[in-house]
Amino acid sequence: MSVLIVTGTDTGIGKTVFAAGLAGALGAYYWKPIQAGVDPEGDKETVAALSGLPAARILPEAFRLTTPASPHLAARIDGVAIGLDQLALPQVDGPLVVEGAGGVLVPISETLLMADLFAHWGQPVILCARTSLGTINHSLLSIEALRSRGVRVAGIAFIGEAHDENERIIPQLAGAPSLGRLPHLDRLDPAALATAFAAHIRLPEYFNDR
Ligand SMILES: Nc1ncnc2c1ncn2[C@@H]1O[C@H](COP(=O)(O)OP(=O)(O)OP(=O)(O)O)[C@@H](O)[C@H]1O
Ligand SMILES: C[C@H](N)[C@H](N)CCCCCC(=O)O
Ligand SMILES: [Mg+2]
Repeated sequence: MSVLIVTGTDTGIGKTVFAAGLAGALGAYYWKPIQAGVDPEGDKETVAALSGLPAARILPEAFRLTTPASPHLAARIDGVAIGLDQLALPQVDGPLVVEGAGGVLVPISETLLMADLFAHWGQPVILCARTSLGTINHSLLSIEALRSRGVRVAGIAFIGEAHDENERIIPQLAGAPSLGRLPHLDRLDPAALATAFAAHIRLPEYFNDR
């Protein structure tokens, strides 16, 4: 089974939209292990609506927490304890796209961060990064934090308006490939996302073979 983890430099950066495009393009399964905040919907409902994938490809969360907050806090509010034991990767008969919650150093408990979970799984990560001012620092910090835990950065996916210099310097300094840039889409539906994803995102060959 092949797994790609989608993370980001921050919450609200566009991970879910990118993951929907990626899972749709690969015909993959999608899993959001820890959902914090479900009003008006969780990320798996968004992916179900945007990816064009059949419902069976959208897996249930391991934790579906009510509060839109850091997972460690949302879990405490709901009276549950998040641990690695409950976060085994689902076994599926195809590629699996996994979306993190927030950025890479977001806590899921008093002692575990999202990046620790990625390291535990031992699977490659795609970092979603905005293109606008401030992204160089956030992107390089995120990549450093991932690598310091032994997590492989398979690529950087930019999201937003074109910024040639940021899109050049971040992959160069990080020594990680750019997968391209998903522009802001005025209309978000499965056809528009699939078209934009195919036009703007370059998936390395090995992604398709995975
Ligand atoms: N390429 C895009 N075009 C248009 N809107 C977008 C795009 N990417 C993200 N958005 C919008 O930006 C908002 C945040 O995006 P998204 O939910 O994908 O972020 P996220 O990184 O998954 O956040 P979270 O940390 O909550 O999982 C959403 O309203 C989404 O529809
Ligand atoms: C609520 C939000 N949409 C995500 N589900 C969780 C984001 C956690 C961010 C924590 C932080 O970095 O301060
Ligand atoms: Mg999301």
